[in-house]
Parts: sequence; structure tokens; C-alpha cells
Amino acid sequence: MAAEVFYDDDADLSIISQRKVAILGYGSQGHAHALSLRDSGVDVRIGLKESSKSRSKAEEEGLAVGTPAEVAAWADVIMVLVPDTVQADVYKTDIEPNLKQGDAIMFGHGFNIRYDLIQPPAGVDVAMVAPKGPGHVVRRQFNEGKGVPCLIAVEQDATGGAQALALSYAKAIGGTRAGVLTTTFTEETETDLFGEQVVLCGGVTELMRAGFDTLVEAGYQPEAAYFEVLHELKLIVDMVNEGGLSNMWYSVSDTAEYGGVTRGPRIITDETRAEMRRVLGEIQDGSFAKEWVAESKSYEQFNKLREDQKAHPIEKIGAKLRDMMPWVKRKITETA
Ligand SMILES: NC(=O)C1=CN([C@@H]2O[C@H](COP(=O)(O)OP(=O)(O)OC[C@H]3O[C@@H](n4cnc5c(N)ncnc54)[C@H](OP(=O)(O)O)[C@@H]3O)[C@@H](O)[C@H]2O)C=CC1
Ligand SMILES: CC[C@](O)(C(C)=O)C(=O)O
Ligand SMILES: [Mg+2]
Ligand SMILES: [Mg+2]
Repeated sequence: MAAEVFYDDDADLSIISQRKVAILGYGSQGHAHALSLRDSGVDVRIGLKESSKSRSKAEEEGLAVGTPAEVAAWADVIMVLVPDTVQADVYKTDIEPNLKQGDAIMFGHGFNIRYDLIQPPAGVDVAMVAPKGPGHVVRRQFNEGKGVPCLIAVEQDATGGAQALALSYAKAIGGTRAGVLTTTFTEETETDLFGEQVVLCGGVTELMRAGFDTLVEAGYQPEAAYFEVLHELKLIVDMVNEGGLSNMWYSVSDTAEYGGVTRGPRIITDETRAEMRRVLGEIQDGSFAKEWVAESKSYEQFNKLREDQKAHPIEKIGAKLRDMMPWVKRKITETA
């Protein structure tokens, strides 16, 4: 059955405009939600620790900032946009003691509900508005009159109005301009983790690094390798994004198309597809979540892997080449 997709005319902005919304966290998603909600006429306050380095950024925007506990007590809608691995602690310390009957607790990703790290009480709505894109792009597109598609879900509908509330919230951040789908916390969590690990973040970066390494090892200039496997990827993906795979195949040469359709399946093989299924299995059985929550206590392995990513030659050559293409370089700022 085809999914139902909601657009601007299906959502009522007045629902979220009548609520008091606490945004906990002012990072990638937090700043985007907070600023776009405010620009849509919603009463918003930001919850951050006294020591938070994000505080000054929110204050510079004229947003009211308090501690997570203070704004949770003030609000009747609490959107949790602190990192997934700290949400359970923030919930216990700052949110749970301040939840009132009829409040709504909302999430930008289903991780903590899907893996039972947070168990909200009966009597509150539990919903999700998950943009399918980076927070800085969510904000950028809102400012440009566009929007990033969102998934919404309701885990607990205490008031009978949880879905309408989530849809209204999604409208306020620009989601219904692009399309909003209903889902479950389980489907959102599992597909989101799979997408970022296998395709969008993990798969694509590893493909670029491997392609770059192969060309450089074979004696080609690193600059040529960078343009070929990283810079041009966006140009090719833009064609796919604008008109589908066929649009891209139409635009590239017949030589590229023939080489692509015959060689592509030699790169993404049956073995790769089997590994994708194993990665999905680790998401579904909770072992990835367990591993990540344990790693987040020290960041020991994660910090080493981050250093390895930064040190790869594709990063060094890329920085040099992007300096010559100022239109490509776009600094991420909290108001971008
Ligand atoms: N990044 C993205 O584009 C997307 C993220 N999501 C989801 O959105 C949620 C937020 O992720 P993201 O925006 O990446 O997070 P970020 O890491 O970008 O930002 C986290 C924010 O939370 C604050 N923070 C960290 N720890 C605490 C704490 N203990 N108490 C209070 N505030 C704290 C940080 O402030 P400071 O460090 O200054 O204290 C910062 O303002 C997650 O559930 C994520 O899965 C969903 C879709 C896409
Ligand atoms: C693709 C990564 C993402 O899921 C996102 C931007 O949608 C995230 O968790 O940041
Ligand atoms: Mg995502
Ligand atoms: Mg994600």
C-alpha cells in the first residue's frame, strides 16, 4: 500500500502555535527546529546546561534559554534534541520530574524509545518529528522557502491529538513543504541507522576513500582522483536527486552508462548485499545500539576513528582544491 504523504494544506499550524515548546539541545537539529519554530510564530525556549558552549549561539538569536529542567517545567511540548547517547540521563534528571498530564515529549529520532532507554509515563503524548536531512540543511531550506521531508510517529497518544501536533510541528519547520510520512519509532530508527551506516555516511565515504586510494596507488595525481571520486559525486547525485537514476543516466555519456551498469554490480556484489543484511541485523537485534551506548562512555575507539578520517589524504588535497572554488565552500553556522 502506498504511504500517505502530508503537505502544507494537511497540517494546522495553529496547533503548535498554541503550545509552549522547549527545545532541549541547540546543535544541528536543535538550532534548526528552534529558529524555524520561532519564525513560524511558535513560543520557544531552549534548554541547555549552564556550562553549554551552545548557549551564546542561542542567546545571540534572541532566544530564551534556561536549563533543561527549567524549560521542561515551563513547556507543554518538550522536543529532545540532545545527542542520542545522553537523552536517557537528561530524561531522568530534567524531563521526567517536570512532565505533567497532557504534555507531549517529542524526539527527532526514535533511538531511545525503540531501544527502551526512555519509558515515558502514561498521560503524556510521545511523538516524533524526524527530518530526513542534516539540521543545517533543514534550517537553510526553511529560509529559502523550501523544506526537508520529515517522518512523524506516535508512540503514545494520551490526548488523542498527538499526530495532529506532530504534523503541525513538522509544518512549522518546513517539513510539509516537501512531504511528511507517518511511520513508527521502530521503522524510523531502523531505517535511519541503516541508511546512515550503509549508504549515506558509512557506505559513501568508504566508496570515495577506496576509489581515491585505488587511483593514487596506481600513480594518478591525487588532484585528479579527488575531482573524479569526491567533487563530481555531488554533481552526479544532484542529477539523481532532481530526476531519479534515469535522469542521471540520460545526462552522462553512453560510455559512462555502459561502464556503470556493467561494472557497478562488480563493486556492490552479493557479498556486499549479504553484509548489508548483517548490518541491518545488528540494528534490529539491538547489538549496534548496545555497542554505541557503551562506546559513548569513553569515546576511546570513536576518537581514533575520527582522527583516521581527518588524516586521510583525500581530506588534505580536498582542502587545498576547495580553496580555489569559493562557491563550493560553505561554512556551517548555526544560522546558515
Ligand atoms: N544531526 C542531524 O542532522 C540529525 C539528528 N537527528 C537526531 O537529533 C537529535 C540531536 O542530534 P544532533 O542535532 O546531531 O545533536 P548535536 O550533537 O548537534 O547537538 C547536541 C546539543 O545538545 C547539547 N547537549 C549535549 N549534551 C547535553 C546534556 N547532557 N544536557 C543538555 N544539553 C546537552 C549540546 O550542547 P553543548 O555541547 O554546547 O552543551 C548541543 O547543543 C538526535 O536524536 C539525532 O539522532 C535526527 C535527524 C538528523
Ligand atoms: C544521515 C545521518 C542522519 O541520520 C541524518 C542527517 O539524517 C543523522 O543521524 O545525522
Ligand atoms: Mg537521518
Ligand atoms: Mg540518524
